[in-house]
Amino acid sequence: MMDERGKESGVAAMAACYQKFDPAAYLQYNYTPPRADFSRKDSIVPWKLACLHRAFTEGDVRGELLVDIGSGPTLYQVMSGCEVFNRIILTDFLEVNRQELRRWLQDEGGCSLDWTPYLEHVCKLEGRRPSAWPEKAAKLRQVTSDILPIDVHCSQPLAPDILPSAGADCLVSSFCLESVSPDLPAFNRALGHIRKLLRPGGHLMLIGALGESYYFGGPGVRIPVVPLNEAQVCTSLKESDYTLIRLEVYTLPQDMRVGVDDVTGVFFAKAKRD
Ligand SMILES: Nc1ncnc2c1ncn2[C@@H]1O[C@@H](CSCCNC[C@@H]2Cc3ccc([N+](=O)[O-])cc3CN2)[C@@H](O)[C@H]1O
Repeated sequence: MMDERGKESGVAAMAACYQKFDPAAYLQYNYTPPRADFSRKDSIVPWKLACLHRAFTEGDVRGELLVDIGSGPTLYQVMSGCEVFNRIILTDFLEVNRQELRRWLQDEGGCSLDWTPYLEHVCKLEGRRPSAWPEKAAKLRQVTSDILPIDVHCSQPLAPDILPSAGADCLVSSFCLESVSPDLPAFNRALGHIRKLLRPGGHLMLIGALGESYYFGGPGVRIPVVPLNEAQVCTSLKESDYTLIRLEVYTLPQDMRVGVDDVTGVFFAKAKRD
């Protein structure tokens, strides 16, 4: 049984791993072809964008505020949500990632990745011309109000008074919780911590890795991951008092296994806080 000291040392060790995280390398590993190949139906990123588009636009998700938990240096996870919510808060544990996000949002150049193909693809999913991507970029910049520090291992992951007293109307979190937790109990505790940021009746859109035990967050930066399977994801959501609406799973084809991790699948869960 892990005692308080054991919990803290595991979390501290994870935080130490992240000190060498390299946003540019991470984006290169995971958000360029083949994993982000918009000409391939079986590429991972188009699958994730389709899951997010459906989940945000099928009519049951509404409100003012969407919070992205552990944004990392990526924006794809809020490109559908920015058409549904008037306010988005992006969050991450590392300043280097918050800086990467800020560079794109302030449109000051120097971004590590060109998000245009992503914006074009989401425009197509919305039945718009891909050439409408500048309007989508402007919308995302307009609704994103803050880029804030977060620690999902804290019982209060965000600074006090950031959120309305009832909580956010929707949370999205992509590849974060399993990659920052030293073990499954810590993963489950983190799910519980972020649940408190969500209002009753609000939705959680959770994307994560299946079967992953490590990934590279930069050259030689090997970061341990809690290996999850579908059944565990369902159990963890249930034990954290979410109601699962839908779980979708993507299995990586061989050529998507590019040596930057040992992930075997990706899950997309749409859930609700009762
Ligand atoms: N305590 C903390 N609280 C909140 N966030 C924290 C904390 N510690 C670190 N962070 C923050 O969380 C991190 C989020 S990036 C985590 C990467 N996850 C694994 C990676 C992702 C990936 C992507 C795509 C595909 N695919 O198949 O296409 C597979 C995979 C599997 N490998 C990072 O931003 C860190 O800065």
